[in-house]
Amino acid sequence: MLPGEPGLWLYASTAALGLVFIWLLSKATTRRALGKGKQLPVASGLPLLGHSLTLRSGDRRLTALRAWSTQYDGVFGLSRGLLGGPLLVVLSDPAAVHGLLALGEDVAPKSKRFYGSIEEVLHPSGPAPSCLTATAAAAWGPVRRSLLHAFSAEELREDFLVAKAKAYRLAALLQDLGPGVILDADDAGCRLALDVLGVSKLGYDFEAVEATGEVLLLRLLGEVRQEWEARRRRPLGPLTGWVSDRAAEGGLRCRILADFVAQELWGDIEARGPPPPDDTTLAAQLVRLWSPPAVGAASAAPGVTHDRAAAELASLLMYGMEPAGHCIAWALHCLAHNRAAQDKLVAELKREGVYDNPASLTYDMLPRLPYLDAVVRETLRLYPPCACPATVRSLRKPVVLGGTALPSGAEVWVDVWSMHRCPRLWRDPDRFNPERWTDASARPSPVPGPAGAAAGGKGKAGGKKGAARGVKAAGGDGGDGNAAAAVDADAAAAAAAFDGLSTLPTDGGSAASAAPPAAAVAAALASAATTSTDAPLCSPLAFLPFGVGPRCCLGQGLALAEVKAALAVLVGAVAWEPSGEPGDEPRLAAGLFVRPEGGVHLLIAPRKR
Ligand code: HEM
Repeated sequence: MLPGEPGLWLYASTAALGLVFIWLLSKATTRRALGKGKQLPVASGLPLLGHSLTLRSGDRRLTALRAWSTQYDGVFGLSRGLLGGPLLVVLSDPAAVHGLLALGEDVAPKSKRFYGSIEEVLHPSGPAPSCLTATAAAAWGPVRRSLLHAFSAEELREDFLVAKAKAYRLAALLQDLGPGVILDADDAGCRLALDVLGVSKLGYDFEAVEATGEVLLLRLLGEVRQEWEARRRRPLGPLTGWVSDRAAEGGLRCRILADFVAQELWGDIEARGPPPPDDTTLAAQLVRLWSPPAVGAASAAPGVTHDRAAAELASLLMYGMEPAGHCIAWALHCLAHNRAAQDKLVAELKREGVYDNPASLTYDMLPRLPYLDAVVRETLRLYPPCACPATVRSLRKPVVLGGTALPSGAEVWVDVWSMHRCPRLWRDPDRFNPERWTDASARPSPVPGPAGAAAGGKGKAGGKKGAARGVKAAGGDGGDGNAAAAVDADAAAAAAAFDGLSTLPTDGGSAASAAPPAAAVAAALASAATTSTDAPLCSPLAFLPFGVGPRCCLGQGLALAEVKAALAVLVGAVAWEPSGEPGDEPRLAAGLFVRPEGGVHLLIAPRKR
């Protein structure tokens, strides 16, 4: 150093001052962006491990989240410890949840981390997003708009008949078994849901209801779901696959399912050739997306390839089967343990002539069966199959939700389980009480929900594998605005046809259905009582089994149609009672879906007529 030159200490202190200045500036900017929200409470966890141990285990996670949710009024943070990744924010406050799901993709897209992990098990050969897992609108928008046609009111009318026919088949098998038989209602529900999805949407009868032994595809889907759950429990993720036999075995199952879907199922769909113009089933819409030149339809959605079609099929199988199957099982469980509710449902079926003349039951009759509707809602409230984590978003910007400032970079879980069982929102929240949905005086007026189901054709492929039935054109929507507008215009008609469900978020998948504004939700809820002693009997705005907003469940119309058809037929045909077996009070398993571990074992007895 030359004499007269500033010392090293001067450089160092200038640099340090600069750093302090930048830090203060960034804090000030963040605070401004966070607005006036109060500080996010973060539950205290273990040193280094945070809350990772509690979050790993299924039913313990639901219980813990519910306790924190009560403690922090439905908005709080959790740490996943050193190995865990970004700050985790959990929301069960309805206004905060509606606010989150109404945010655009530039602020709160689906979490790559969470949905990517689903993609890894469904499509192990490499990244291939699906409508469920894609995080950017360019990847899911055109596909969703096209698949919407498979859930039009006309399609649902036929799906209902398929579900009814399959439920009859099951009921006949049960009646043949005679009195005193103990049935695993979860296994039966999943078989039914797989067959309905196969026949009505893919033109492929898996014949799971009729099968006497194990159904390989059901087992495989269960194993792949288990593999996803196991990977979330393994702290070192995929690395474990190299050292653990069990992990390698799980990976193999994922590849077997992916191969079955890509070669057998998709191969069969493709081999049918171009779908007739009036075929709007899921299978036909996927063919149009994947190979438009062959069928002379609209141009392909960008990036849709053979892999993409297979990934799409795999996620539809996974999300289209299990939640609906478990819902049927939980409903039968609740009815078996609430004889008065079961009798009331039978009385409603008798009043409408369905009990004595089951053939008269149609989709258009559903609004005349309000108690059946109430039973389904109450089941979905108590046992939402997609509970938590199921709807997961990443924050790209700081936001204020439910009055609390949430930082950019956080991963946000919507905790539907805690919301559906919150004692401030539901009187006696743990009790199965379908009357809460029929007692009009107990219901606050709902904020208008998103528009209803999709536009489109009729009919579907049906019967045995590959036997396509006549259907009407939807013209594969290659993502152009006109097709999307057509869908929205027809949505209102479809919603009207589903009148009995008008306060459910009935969006069968309108391309960009708006969530009710968070402020309206907050105001509506504030007008209801908010203490556990005078909690409202029912809070429709806090009922979100299918999510809300542009990424809400695409198949909710089908799910409701099939669950209702199944319950009307199965409860009309046989009486359901507790079996007194261990599976009578099923243990909750909460992984990708909330399901009854080990099944739901119920005693059945033919009804005397
Ligand atoms: C009782 C049955 C069902 C329940 C409770 C349910 C629930 C849900 C929920 C909560 C979501 C949102 C997940 C998220 O935010 O990422 C979702 C998404 C989805 N569901 Fe369902 N679902 C059911 C049945 C079905 C059926 C039968 C199908 C199709 C045949 C289906 C297809 C889908 C698809 C494709 C998505 C992704 C939509 C998107 O992100 O754009 N679901 N479901």
